[in-house]
Amino acid sequence: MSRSYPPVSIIGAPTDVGAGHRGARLGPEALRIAGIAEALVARGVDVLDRGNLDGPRNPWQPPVEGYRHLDEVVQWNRLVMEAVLAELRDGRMPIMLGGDHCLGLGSITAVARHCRETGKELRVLWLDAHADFNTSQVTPSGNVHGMPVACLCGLGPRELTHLDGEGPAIQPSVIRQIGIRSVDEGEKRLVKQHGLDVYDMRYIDEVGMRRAMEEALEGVDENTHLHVSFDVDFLDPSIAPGVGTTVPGGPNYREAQLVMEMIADTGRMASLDIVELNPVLDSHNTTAELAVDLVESLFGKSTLMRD
Ligand SMILES: NC(=[NH2+])NCCC[C@H](N)C(=O)O
Ligand SMILES: [Mn+2]
Repeated sequence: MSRSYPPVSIIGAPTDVGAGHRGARLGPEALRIAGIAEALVARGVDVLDRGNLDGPRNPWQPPVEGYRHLDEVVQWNRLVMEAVLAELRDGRMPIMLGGDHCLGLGSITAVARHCRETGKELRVLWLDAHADFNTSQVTPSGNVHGMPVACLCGLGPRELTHLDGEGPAIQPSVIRQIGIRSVDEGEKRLVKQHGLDVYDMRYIDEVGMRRAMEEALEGVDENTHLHVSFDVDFLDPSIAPGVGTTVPGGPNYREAQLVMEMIADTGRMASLDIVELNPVLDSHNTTAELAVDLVESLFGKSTLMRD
């Protein structure tokens, strides 16, 4: 089955200011070297690589009042927000290559705004080992890559919760988190309080990935803008070692491929972030290559014979 896709713009955001390890700043290049653009072109997608955004360097400082590098995080997210919004307004599908997951804030703030402007219903699929719902009060690390979901929902410093000057980008009800298996103590309380829809690994073990994904995608229709936030640490570390915060017990290759195929089947993916790839911790770029392979599935490469 072949489907036509909107033109894609690749945006590199080479930073690790939100992470606890340095190296995610190299993610965009590693994904390019793994052939992300060529893979999309081979699937019939029209691709423009916009190059990399140019933000502040990583000062590598300890947390201040519960946040590491807050100013730099704000600056990078502004750049990402503007770049992503420009592509969406131009009728293109942005693929943001991180960079650490703090950048999901800028990207999804732009996507949410675009949905408000165009009357689309937003659904965010957050593929991750972590809930990324920490605040400065409960974070064990001060790393802002553990906070973007909370900030998007209005919990956090004003510079981040009002990144576009308008107020919190989304309600928790637009998010579905898949693959979750590491949530900090205080973070767990917040996740429950705010009613996030979490498909954790225990649930996936019990009902299977297929049913979990059917539930996560329920209600997606012609008017839905589906945003995929793909944190590479979603994957089991045995197949994806090149990330800063590995957690064992994640989806295997086939489960991950099924996730991507089921997203592709909806035909509604309209923006994508690939974050947390850390080439310094990878082995011969295999994690980047795996990520590219899964992106092919997101763009309709199917293992289904019966179509
Ligand atoms: N996007 C990520 N890799 N997040 C990891 C967060 C780890 C931990 N929960 C923290 O807040 O420090
Ligand atoms: Mn994450």
